[in-house]
Amino acid sequence: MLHWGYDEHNGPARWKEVFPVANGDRQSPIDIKTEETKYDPALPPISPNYDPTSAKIILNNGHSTGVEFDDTENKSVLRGGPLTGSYRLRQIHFHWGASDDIGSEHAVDGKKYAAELHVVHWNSDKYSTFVEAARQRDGLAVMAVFLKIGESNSQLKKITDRLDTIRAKGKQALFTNFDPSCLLPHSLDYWTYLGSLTVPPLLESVIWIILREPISVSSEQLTKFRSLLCTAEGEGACRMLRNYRPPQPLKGREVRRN
Ligand SMILES: C[C@@H](CNC(=O)c1ccc(S(N)(=O)=O)cc1)Cn1ccc2ccccc21
Ligand SMILES: [Zn+2]
Repeated sequence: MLHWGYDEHNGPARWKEVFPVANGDRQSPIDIKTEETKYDPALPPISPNYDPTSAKIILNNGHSTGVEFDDTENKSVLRGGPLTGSYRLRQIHFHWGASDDIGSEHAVDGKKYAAELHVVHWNSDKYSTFVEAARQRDGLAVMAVFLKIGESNSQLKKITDRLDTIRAKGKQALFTNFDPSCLLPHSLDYWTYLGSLTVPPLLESVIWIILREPISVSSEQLTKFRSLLCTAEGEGACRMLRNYRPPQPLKGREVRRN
């Protein structure tokens, strides 16, 4: 396999050939069977505190698109929920599918949403860099938000309106004065479980916090994601039609809810 992706020849079914942890005991995403989740009264609310001046750039990395934040100091952090201490905001990105009926990575009772937002943080209390934290069992915290087909999302528009300026892989543009809290639903109720990155190197270092209430996205906005290219300028254009990994075995893990 030349380089991992989401096509037949380099997609999720073949990642294990290069990243054997793909068959590990705490892989993500998962299908959340709501009847089997365990209510935990000791789980406090999650508490995101983001400074809009942390936002730096919007980019296309060839596998997804998202916004990168300045994580050189504790300006934007996530606390509470299942987390011990504060986790520093690093980046947000999206996963979607070739059609509106699929696209999310996590599923709820077998149901997939049209897309999924990931808000990525790292444990800056215990570790000094993201890359160091990414190798630790409690190193990362990713908050996931489901995107449901419906009304156009005016907050998401700040991102989808910029996608035509970063169509090719490797393109980026200035993107500041943005607080990702504007993409969160009204309710911060969540499920939480221990898992992994959903893309190679599939490191098993993520505390997942999945918000139960989806936000809306319009079909037109999703079409803009699918018009991104997974190839650089000058290379044969290949469109980023899908970038989701299917649900992985739970292997005895518990999914708690607040
Ligand atoms: C983490 C990788 C970079 N990947 C990510 O930052 C990342 C973040 C979130 C998700 S998701 N979809 O689960 O929210 C996926 C990927 C760097 N890197 C590459 C090799 C490598 C080795 C050790 C440490 C870091 C390393
Ligand atoms: Zn992701």
